Order: sequence, then C-alpha cells, then structure tokens
Amino acid sequence: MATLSEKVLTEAEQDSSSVVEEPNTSTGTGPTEPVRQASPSTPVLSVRDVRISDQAAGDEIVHGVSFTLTPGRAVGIVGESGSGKTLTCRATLGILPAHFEVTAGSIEIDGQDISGFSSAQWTALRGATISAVFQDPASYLNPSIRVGAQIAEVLRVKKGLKRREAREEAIDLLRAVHLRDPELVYSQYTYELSGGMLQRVLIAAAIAADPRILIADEATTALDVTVQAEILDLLADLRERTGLALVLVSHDLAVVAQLCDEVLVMRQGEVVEQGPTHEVLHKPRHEYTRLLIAEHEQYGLDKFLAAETADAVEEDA
Ligand SMILES: Nc1ncnc2c1ncn2[C@@H]1O[C@H](COP(=O)(O)OP(=O)(O)OP(=O)(O)O)[C@@H](O)[C@H]1O
Repeated sequence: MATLSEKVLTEAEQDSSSVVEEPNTSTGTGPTEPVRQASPSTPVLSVRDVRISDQAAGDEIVHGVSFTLTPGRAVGIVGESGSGKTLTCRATLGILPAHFEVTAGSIEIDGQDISGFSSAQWTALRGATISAVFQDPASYLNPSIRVGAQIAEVLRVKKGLKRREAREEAIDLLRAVHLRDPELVYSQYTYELSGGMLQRVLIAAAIAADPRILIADEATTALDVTVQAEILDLLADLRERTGLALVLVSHDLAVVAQLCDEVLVMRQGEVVEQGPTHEVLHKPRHEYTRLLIAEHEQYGLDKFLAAETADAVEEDA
C-alpha cells in the first residue's frame, strides 16, 4: 500500500458579485517571487479561464473557471454533483484522472505556470506549497502503520527532518489540530480513531510541510455537524495564524458561508455566478443560486445568513 506522503503529497499525478456570462480573464499576472516573500495581496493561486476536457469522450466538462487567491483568503466552490468542482481542484493539483486534460486557460501557483511542470517540480510543490484534504480520510492513511509515523514520514520527506525531530513535530501538529492527548494519537492506528479524528490527522499531514494553499474538497461532508464545525474552526484558525489560503469545495452553502470570502457557483461545468460570499448569498442574481439557497435554507443556512447580517450591521455602526 502506498504511504501517506506518496498518496497525499506525491502520487498526485472582486470585485462585485456577478452572474458569469463570460470568463473573467482579468486577474493579472502572477508573481515570480515565492509568496512567502511577497505581499499578502500577491496571488498565491491564479486560475484563469480553465477548461477541462475528457479527451476519451471528446467532451469539454469544465467550461472556464477563473479565480485568484491571496494569502489568508478562502474561495468556495459550490454546485450540484458532477458540476466540475473536483475536476477544477484536481487540475490545480496536477492530478486530473486519465483522459482528462486542461485544454485552455492557465493555472499559476506561486507565480509559476503549472502547465509544463515536470514530475520533479510537482513533487517539490505538493505538500510544500499546495496540499489537499479530501473526503474519506481513512483511504489516505495506511491501516497498518501508526498514524503519527505517517505524519512523521511526511516531515522527513518534505522537510528533511531527522527521526526524533519528525516525531516531535508530528506530535506538535496533532496538538495544533486540537487532538487531545497527541502522544497517544501518535501511536494509534486508523481503526482506533473516529472519522473526525482521522480527518484532523489528515489535515495535520496536509499542513505538515507548511503549504501556502490548502484544497479542502468535501473534507467535512462525512462528519457530524459538531465535528464539522470544529474542523471548520480549525481551518479558519490556520488561515488567520499562518496565512494559509483555502479552496473549499462543498455542496453545503452553510459551510461556504462560514469560511469563504468569495464563492463560485457551478452548474454543469459552468460558473454561473461568482462574487463575495455575502453578496452572492444575500443577493443572488442567478436563478440556480437562488434555487441552491432555497434548498439549503431548510438545513440551517438561514442561521449563517442571519449571523452575517448581524456582523455587517456591527461593521457599519
Ligand atoms: N475519473 C473520472 N472518470 C470519468 N469521468 C469523470 C471522472 N471524474 C469526473 N468525471 C466526470 O466529470 C464530471 C465532473 O466531475 P466532478 O467530480 O468534478 O464533479 P463535482 O462537482 O466535484 O461532483 P461531486 O459533488 O459529486 O463530487 C462528472 O460528470 C463526472 O462524470
């Protein structure tokens, strides 16, 4: 079975709200300097009018997605199943499934166009600059190796730490993701941990090499509401403390309302609406966005919209 670092890190082969009629290609040129040395307003990720096709079927599946992400910001991608959210993320990570290709547009990570990247460049970038957490954490962890050792391995591979340093830092990471008794968790196997704990372990592994960008694709979908809220708080905390930039994919508008500055609404491979989250959710302009909001209100979205309104009133006062 592949190790965690192979699977998660290495295998990985505004303005105003607008109803999107034309792709937004006005995102400017990305930086050439590493983002750690750049200003917080320099994009760490620029996706410009990206189109993705299934070459085997001869179909275009994603018809132009554009967004930019600066350090500490979060962009959400919402939309129905099959709308192209995950393919967009996978294109950004350079791990499109077989037969799928980016056929137009560009993606820049830390100012570097990823289109011509060699596998060695990807290996250097993944984990250290861009990382990801997906649904179903158990499938990314090896059941026969203690979870702590799997995080320590990421630290040895990506940061060149010695065995003992890697162990200490792995325990610190388990503490940072708010796992109680991190020493104990370090020595446990996946079957001994709950889904929420496993998702935290995976987040610890994903942030182990201090990435600038974290893609969380339905990362909290399988978790119960309380654990989901704790993981979202953890991501918000990482944003604030470390300037981590987030791409959050969710079918759940309430999740996006809590965490994201900007939202893209996708349907059938198209971005039908895009803009600041509060604007899109309060004043949806596209019929499909209105439908999504109406569907979600019964699941408690109204609570977050009300909280947002209260925040806005406070800010205005
Ligand atoms: N590995 C694959 N092989 C074949 N088709 C795929 C593959 N991955 C995605 N697709 C197709 O591409 C389209 C977009 O898929 P994608 O996974 O990006 O959707 P999504 O918006 O993330 O959906 P979900 O919310 O269900 O994850 C889907 O219609 C799907 O049929």
